[in-house]
Amino acid sequence: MEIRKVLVIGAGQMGAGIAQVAAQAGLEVVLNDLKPDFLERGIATITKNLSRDVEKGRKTEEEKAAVLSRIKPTTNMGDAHDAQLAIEAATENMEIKKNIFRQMDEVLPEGAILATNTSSLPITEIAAVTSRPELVIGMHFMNPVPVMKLVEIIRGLATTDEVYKSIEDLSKQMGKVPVEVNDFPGFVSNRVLMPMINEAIYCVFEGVATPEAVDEVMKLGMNHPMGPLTLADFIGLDTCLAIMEVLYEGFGDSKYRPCPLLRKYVKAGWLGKKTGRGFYTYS
Ligand SMILES: CC(=O)CC(=O)SCCNC(=O)CCNC(=O)[C@H](O)C(C)(C)COP(=O)(O)OP(=O)(O)OC[C@H]1O[C@@H](n2cnc3c(N)ncnc32)[C@H](O)[C@@H]1OP(=O)(O)O
Ligand SMILES: NC(=O)C1=CN([C@@H]2O[C@H](COP(=O)(O)OP(=O)(O)OC[C@H]3O[C@@H](n4cnc5c(N)ncnc54)[C@H](OP(=O)(O)O)[C@@H]3O)[C@@H](O)[C@H]2O)C=CC1
Repeated sequence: MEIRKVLVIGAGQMGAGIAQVAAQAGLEVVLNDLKPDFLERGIATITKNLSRDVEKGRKTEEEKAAVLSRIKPTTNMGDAHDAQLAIEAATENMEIKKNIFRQMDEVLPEGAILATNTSSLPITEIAAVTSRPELVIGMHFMNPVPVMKLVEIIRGLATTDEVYKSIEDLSKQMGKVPVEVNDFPGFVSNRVLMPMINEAIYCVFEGVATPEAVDEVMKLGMNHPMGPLTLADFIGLDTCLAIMEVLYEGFGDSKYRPCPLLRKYVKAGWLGKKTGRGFYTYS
């Protein structure tokens, strides 16, 4: 099946990025969020990224306008009634995702693929709330989406080979490198990354070092492009905590217990860059 029109749910940092790369790949995009101001924020981010591409000579003004014209922001999911694919990128919470998948299952036509950009939640459990689990798949982009090459693709128990192949081909069409992994908590990316970030938070919590010192060690000592606490702020501390909870519950192993300082920051509303404060402050 040729994918020409895609519904993207959630216009946050991931949804906006996914909408941008899908439109750049020539797809018609319906971008859905709960409130018009979230949609406006998402479109503003995409416009800023495209303007940077024009300034750097990577795109013309006409190409920028063409990409933007392919993205339709809407609070009405029904606008995607004729889409061949949906990619859900809402908050990392199982109940929210299940509700969205129930709705998408009603709105999208028979045969349409339902993908989730979840960082850690079981694809099989999400698929089970739909009438088409064989058409449900994990399509996990990395942040920032326009820059990062990887898409981790995760099959649910019932996902067909044909659906896998469609998503693999589409990832390549979007300029990404797909890697297949199995459906286990956190997949590969966050099973490896998030315990490192959690451990970095423990270093601050236990007074081993300041956030700045922890980040310098990992940047200068291990050649990481960002220190783990800067990266945690960039991902969003709510998302980091949600992923640690999934690992902790999913494996039942105490090595995945979320650091109390991470919980405290999330309770305080210090969610990182997106709220202006996390381990660092942002203007
Ligand atoms: C949680 C999950 O489930 C999975 C995840 O996504 S985990 C997070 C994975 N991501 C990472 O680990 C990112 C680690 N950080 C990096 O790779 C780099 O710091 C970075 C690419 C974000 C920025 O790179 P940098 O060299 O430090 O800064 P900078 O020179 O400003 O940016 C490099 C390029 O990326 C672009 N860029 C940076 N941030 C961007 C953003 N948020 N959106 C779009 N483009 C961005 C810049 O425009 C720049 O491109 P050009 O110079 O070609 O125009
Ligand atoms: N941050 C990251 O680095 C990465 C995140 N992910 C995953 O991507 C997903 C989104 O994360 P991210 O973009 O960072 O999160 P954000 O908080 O930036 O964005 C989530 C967006 O989804 C909206 N939303 C929540 N519920 C619904 C709903 N029912 N219908 C439509 N929109 C809804 C939110 O609105 P509101 O603000 O009202 O809640 C918000 O605008 C998560 O599953 C996350 O785990 C994957 C890879 C990397």
